[in-house]
Amino acid sequence: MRRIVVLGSTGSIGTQTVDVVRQHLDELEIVGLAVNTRVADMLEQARAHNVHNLAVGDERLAADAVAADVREQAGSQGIWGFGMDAVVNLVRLPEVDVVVNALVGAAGLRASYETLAAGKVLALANKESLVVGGDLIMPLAAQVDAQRRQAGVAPKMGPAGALMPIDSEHGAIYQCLLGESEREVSRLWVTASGGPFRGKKRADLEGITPAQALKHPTWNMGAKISIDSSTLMNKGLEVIEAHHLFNMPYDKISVVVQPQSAIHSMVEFTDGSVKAHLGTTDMRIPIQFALSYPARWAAPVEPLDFTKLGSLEFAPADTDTFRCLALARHAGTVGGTLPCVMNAANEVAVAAFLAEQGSYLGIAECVEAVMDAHEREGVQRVESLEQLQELDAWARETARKSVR
Ligand SMILES: NC(=O)C1=CN([C@@H]2O[C@H](COP(=O)(O)OP(=O)(O)OC[C@H]3O[C@@H](n4cnc5c(N)ncnc54)[C@H](OP(=O)(O)O)[C@@H]3O)[C@@H](O)[C@H]2O)C=CC1
Ligand SMILES: CC(=O)[C@@H](O)[C@H](O)COP(=O)(O)O
Ligand SMILES: [Mn+2]
Repeated sequence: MRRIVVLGSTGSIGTQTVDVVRQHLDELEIVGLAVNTRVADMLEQARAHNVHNLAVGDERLAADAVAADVREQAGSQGIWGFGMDAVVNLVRLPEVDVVVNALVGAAGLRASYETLAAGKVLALANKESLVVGGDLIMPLAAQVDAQRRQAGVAPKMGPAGALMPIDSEHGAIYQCLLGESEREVSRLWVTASGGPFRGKKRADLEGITPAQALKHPTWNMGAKISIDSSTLMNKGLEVIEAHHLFNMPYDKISVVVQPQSAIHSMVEFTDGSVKAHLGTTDMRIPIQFALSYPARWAAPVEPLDFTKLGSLEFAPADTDTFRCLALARHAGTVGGTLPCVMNAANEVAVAAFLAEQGSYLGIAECVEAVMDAHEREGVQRVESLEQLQELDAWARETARKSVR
């Protein structure tokens, strides 16, 4: 039985995680839930799964009537609270084995860090944790891997499993690498759907509305990642995520557009062989693998039917039109604190666009302006969470001015 905490349990990844648990109650037990504002939905999950450890990110709700309901559900067995400290307290509970981090944005970094610092397994959907703080997270993951090996809880073969990627591309690469030698890997191929505006040019993207940008062609996801997919920033974040997770230099990480999203990513080896991971476009498959590793459990959704798939297409990414991918690759290559600043600016510009206070093309412009300003002031080596939090705040303030 693996006892898990689900951070962001009401979101797209969170609800699918809860569904995976529902299908595998003999293997998984939820022992903690955290959300930002959708407290009623979280309480429904808590009652259904008998969960007593609860956290609500939005501190303002502590003064709301829902606080009494949270306290009542926690009862005398559980802990409960409001704000990020309360979220982080869940990951430190002694009974927790695995933390599913399905928070959105850089707000998820501290929880990822504290999960590994507490020696727990991190099942990571929150890619921003690695984009912003990969330099801090990966050494911690290596420590937990070593602890797991020493304690005899790591699988006999393959990675020790302290940090399990949920992001579909990285889950795919993780599986392609199983049983392989690191030095025989020559390239990672990260696949991209191309988003709703694949094939469009810059002039076609003037006046794009949030409703248009939210219409992802192949995946059903939360608002922020859907906008990132449409600008190809999501792919840029994923290139940086792959660099950290698989210790791969940027010149050996390529992006290829695969509009059907049937191939979740590929690994090329020194002998010219390529392994691809395919599957239904449903996140419950990678979520489940992150929780079942090294075992495989019964499929949580219908497997891919190749007789209905039709053709598989491939194309290069258009980084002239979709500047965010080029900006992210630049941020990753420069490294240090530049990805943190890029990510914060992107979060502000995407939120402004979704609130109809900023334009679609303004997203890349804002990100570039804030990155330029940081490069002029001097990119720093990543040293601490506090340093990243300070720079994140600076980048958000600079981005807000740029959006205005
Ligand atoms: N959706 C997908 O298919 C994929 C998502 N990812 C990544 O997974 C992460 C989650 O994405 P997604 O599920 O789409 O996002 P959603 O917006 O759907 O869900 C976000 C969840 O996080 C909660 N949350 C947000 N901020 C806080 C906070 N400060 N404290 C506590 N809870 C908080 C939200 O609570 P509330 O409901 O109360 O607002 C919600 O439960 C992102 O990093 C994304 O890039 C990666 C691959 C695929
Ligand atoms: C499901 C998943 O992992 C998303 O990150 C997905 O990759 C988004 O699609 P894009 O390929 O359009 O970015
Ligand atoms: Mn992805």
